[in-house]
Amino acid sequence: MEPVVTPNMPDLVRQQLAADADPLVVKVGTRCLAKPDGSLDEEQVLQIAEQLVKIGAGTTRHVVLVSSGAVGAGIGLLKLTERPTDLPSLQAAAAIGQSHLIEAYNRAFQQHGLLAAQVLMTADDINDRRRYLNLRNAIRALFEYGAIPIVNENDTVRTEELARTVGDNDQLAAMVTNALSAPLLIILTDVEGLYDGDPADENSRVIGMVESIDEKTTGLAVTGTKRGGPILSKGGMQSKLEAAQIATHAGESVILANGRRPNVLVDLMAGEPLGTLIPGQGGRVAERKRWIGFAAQPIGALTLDAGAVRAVEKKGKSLLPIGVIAVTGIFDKGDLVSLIDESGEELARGLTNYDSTDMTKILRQPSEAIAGLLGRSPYSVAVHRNDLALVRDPDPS
Ligand SMILES: Nc1ncnc2c1ncn2[C@@H]1O[C@H](COP(=O)(O)OP(=O)(O)O)[C@@H](O)[C@H]1O
Ligand SMILES: N[C@@H](CCC(=O)OP(=O)(O)O)C(=O)O
Repeated sequence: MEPVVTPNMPDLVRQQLAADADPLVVKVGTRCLAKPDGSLDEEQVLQIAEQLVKIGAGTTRHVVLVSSGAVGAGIGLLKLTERPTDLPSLQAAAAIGQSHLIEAYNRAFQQHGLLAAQVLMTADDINDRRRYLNLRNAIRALFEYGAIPIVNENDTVRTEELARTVGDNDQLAAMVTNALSAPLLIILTDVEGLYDGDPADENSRVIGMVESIDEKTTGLAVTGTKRGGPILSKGGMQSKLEAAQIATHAGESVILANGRRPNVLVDLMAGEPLGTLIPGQGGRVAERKRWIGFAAQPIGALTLDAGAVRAVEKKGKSLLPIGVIAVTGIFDKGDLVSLIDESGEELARGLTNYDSTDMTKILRQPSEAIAGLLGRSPYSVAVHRNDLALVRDPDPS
């Protein structure tokens, strides 16, 4: 089997990546910001802010900071002995912790004459294209003012039971990276990067570069690491790899590194081979297709026969109704749907030209039959190529 482990990249490549990293997105995990008792490690906040200033945040480089730590800080302030499990208590802890967290960042950036800006987001802000674009514009306006956007999920209004949560801040950071077409996302946690085993084992080694994330890579994320479970944090290494997939599929690069290592951001921006680099896959994906493929959530699915899968995935064609063999879910015209193959694997996402009722009537039918079946034929294709984004790694065969 091909090894996923490769030696560190030449520094020149890292240096180029760092030089191109404008805007730069930096995500800081709870483990990087919390003291063992959960309380906010203000010294860490100062360190992160100082490094961001050193690498040009707010002056010569546009930087977005995605910061976790609200729930952890809230737990610390409330002196709770463990992370609450029910949603209202978690939301309350987040609300208490977030104000403390942003105050700490404000104080830290003010020392350097810079303004911090709180940006709280929910999944709906990403799903709805207008809100998504507005958010992007607001962040760009903050750049113009030389302020540092500090993003976190708006935990207090999220409704996990309705599955309208972003997931965690790793994924949120990847979505922000894609929305801004930021060439580099740095994810900081409390370990040096992705290890080839449990980071608590002394034989485990940091992987310098992961060429592309496959099952073998995701299999490296240990859930029951001997370092202790995620008491304050949420994502874990698995979610960092999922986030890296979102960003690298859009063509942006990701580095996983240790936020507690002194000067880590400064050193990374000097091209030092720290942490794990996951380079962008293929060319950079067009902005609209990033939203279709990796930001918004599909609300239904179309199953494609093998010919349609080939046409969409290999030949760059639109999806015709004749290649659709099943419709799942209830959706309207213009909604985002998953395109799945007969084994149920998702290969693409796209905006449908027909609602689920009409799609059910025209599936497996040639486009010329649409008028007879529906009494009108506004579109010959089910999903147009321009409204479609591929989401899985192409099969090399
Ligand atoms: N293969 C691995 N390599 C590195 N870290 C791993 C691996 N598997 C699991 N982990 C765990 O992932 C943790 C980081 O994820 P997480 O708890 O979400 O941190 P954060 O709160 O900083 O986002 C590390 O502390 C480490 O224990
Ligand atoms: N919004 C939550 C972050 C949850 C989360 O993703 O945590 P982490 O895995 O530490 O990045 C908070 O601020 O505590």
